[in-house]
Amino acid sequence: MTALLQARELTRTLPGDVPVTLVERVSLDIERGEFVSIVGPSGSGKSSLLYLLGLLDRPSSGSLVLDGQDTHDLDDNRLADTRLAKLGFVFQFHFLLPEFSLLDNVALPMRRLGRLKEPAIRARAHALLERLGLQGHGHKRPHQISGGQRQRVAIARALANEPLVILADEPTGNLDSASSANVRSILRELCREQQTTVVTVTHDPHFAEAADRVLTLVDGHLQTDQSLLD
Ligand SMILES: Nc1ncnc2c1ncn2[C@@H]1O[C@H](COP(=O)(O)OP(=O)(O)OP(=O)(O)O)[C@@H](O)[C@H]1O
Repeated sequence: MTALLQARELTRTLPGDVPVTLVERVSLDIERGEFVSIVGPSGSGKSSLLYLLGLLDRPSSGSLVLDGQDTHDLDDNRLADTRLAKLGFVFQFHFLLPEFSLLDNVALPMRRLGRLKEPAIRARAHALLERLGLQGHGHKRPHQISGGQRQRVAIARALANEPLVILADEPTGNLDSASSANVRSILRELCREQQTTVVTVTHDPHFAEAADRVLTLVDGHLQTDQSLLD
């Protein structure tokens, strides 16, 4: 079976008088339903690799195939459509829209994708908030809930269009330890129960312990690719 994400010799170099190489010749396959944790020292290129895998940045060379589609062939609009339909993102900062209700924040990606009608969108947004333990909060604004709750809304939003992959960059970087454990177990469950692939970049050692696989980056190179499954 073909892997969901296939990276071959991915390299990202920032041009300039002194070019800076962020990621160098990284090759890896990520399968459906895998929970992958990318670790490594600060500045080793973890976020840069996640941005490439999440189609938020384009490689300088190398190839990336997502769900059988060579992403090199996609222009910027189709790349954005692919991100919206197939990928979900969770960042260290929640990036919820402050003037929107939690329900509307979760509904936004569905409205943009335009596959569902409004009643179905609202019903799904309600169901996602409930699933993330936020039933009864849909009418609130982001500033009216806690940081841990905001991050759960961000996860609900990331799930809105039933993504194949959730990419999370330091998703617990701003949270206390109890909220971190909660977010970690939610992502872990999603992966187990729904076969959603989860790729996280994290300094949190608990994430690596919970992962199926740990990728270690050093100076932009994939140093180790370790499966933690039996
Ligand atoms: N736009 C940029 N211009 C110049 N250098 C950059 C730029 N973006 C990233 N870098 C550098 O590239 C390297 C990789 O950055 P990246 O953020 O991917 O690392 P990281 O492993 O995620 O770091 P951290 O753990 O600190 O978040 C770092 O040395 C960083 O300073």
